[in-house]
Amino acid sequence: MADTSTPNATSGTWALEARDLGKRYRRGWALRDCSFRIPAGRICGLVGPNGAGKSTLLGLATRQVRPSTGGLQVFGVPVDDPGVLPKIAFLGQDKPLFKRFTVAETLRMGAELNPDWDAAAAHRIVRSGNVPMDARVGTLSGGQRTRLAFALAFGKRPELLLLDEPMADLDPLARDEMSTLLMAEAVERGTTVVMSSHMLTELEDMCDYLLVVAEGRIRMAGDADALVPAHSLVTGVSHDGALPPELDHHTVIEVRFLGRQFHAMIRPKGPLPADWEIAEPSLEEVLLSHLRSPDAPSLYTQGARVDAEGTQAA
Ligand SMILES: Nc1ncnc2c1ncn2[C@@H]1O[C@H](COP(=O)(O)OP(=O)(O)OP(=O)(O)O)[C@@H](O)[C@H]1O
Repeated sequence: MADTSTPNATSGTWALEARDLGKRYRRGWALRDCSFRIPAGRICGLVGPNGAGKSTLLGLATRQVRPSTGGLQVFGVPVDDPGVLPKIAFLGQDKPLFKRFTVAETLRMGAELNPDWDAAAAHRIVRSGNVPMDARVGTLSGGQRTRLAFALAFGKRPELLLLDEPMADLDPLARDEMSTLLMAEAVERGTTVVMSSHMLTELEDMCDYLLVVAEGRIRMAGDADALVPAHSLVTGVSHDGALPPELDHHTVIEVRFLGRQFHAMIRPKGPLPADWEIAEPSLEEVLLSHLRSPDAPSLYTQGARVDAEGTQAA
């Protein structure tokens, strides 16, 4: 299992650390009792069904949303400290760009607003997509606008880049291009990325850390390399349509019946019966079964947990 108990050596701290974080709207809790850590330098996938609380969490990390309970630290500093803002960049689904500006004017604006502006990186991102510098933003395609928004975000040289389904409007080719670009830029600079997405294969390809949210609570947090092997897919014979009592010894995430057989996603707590078929699931299979079972017990890898009680460690 990868060691997630110590943060990235270069930064010496956690990129994000939430303690009892909660947000309550008039209709109820959007996010509740969230305690977790994301180490610096990782690419973290934020996963959950519609309405799970992902955008709320990103809103709290970008100070667009004020917490009702608890708090959040960014690189060891409370999120409302003025020193935090220059360290983070946010990119959501709607890219707030000035339509009348040209691409060149947009990049110039980025340079003027950000003291540490990396003009070379911003221009590289735009040029690699053949986006014309003299084109007005309003005339760009969705993919070109997304590329320009990425250039603005990376040009800021953030230590933490927060992305809320930023590639949702892109065709598969453009998605692939943007995710390659994102990974290359993030790896080169050691940028921590937290990215919400509904595209599980994309998350599997890009992310080495995961935060799974359902019904406003953290369901899984930690190193993908540790979370996935904590699960097994087991198949066995069900007698009279009942679950075998041996399943009670393990944490069952999801069970499905097919004819006389049962298929279960479990977290084994000990040896499994010899007559069960056992397979290691993919990340996508683990995520899908958690998305279908929002009440499954939560699971944290060692370093991802912050004073969380009543949870299991991978
Ligand atoms: N400004 C708001 N006022 C009231 N309720 C809100 C507000 N923003 C979000 N909510 C509610 O909080 C809950 C979580 O919403 P949120 O947008 O964080 O979910 P999400 O996981 O990002 O969903 P999706 O995948 O659909 O984007 C939902 O029930 C939503 O209706």
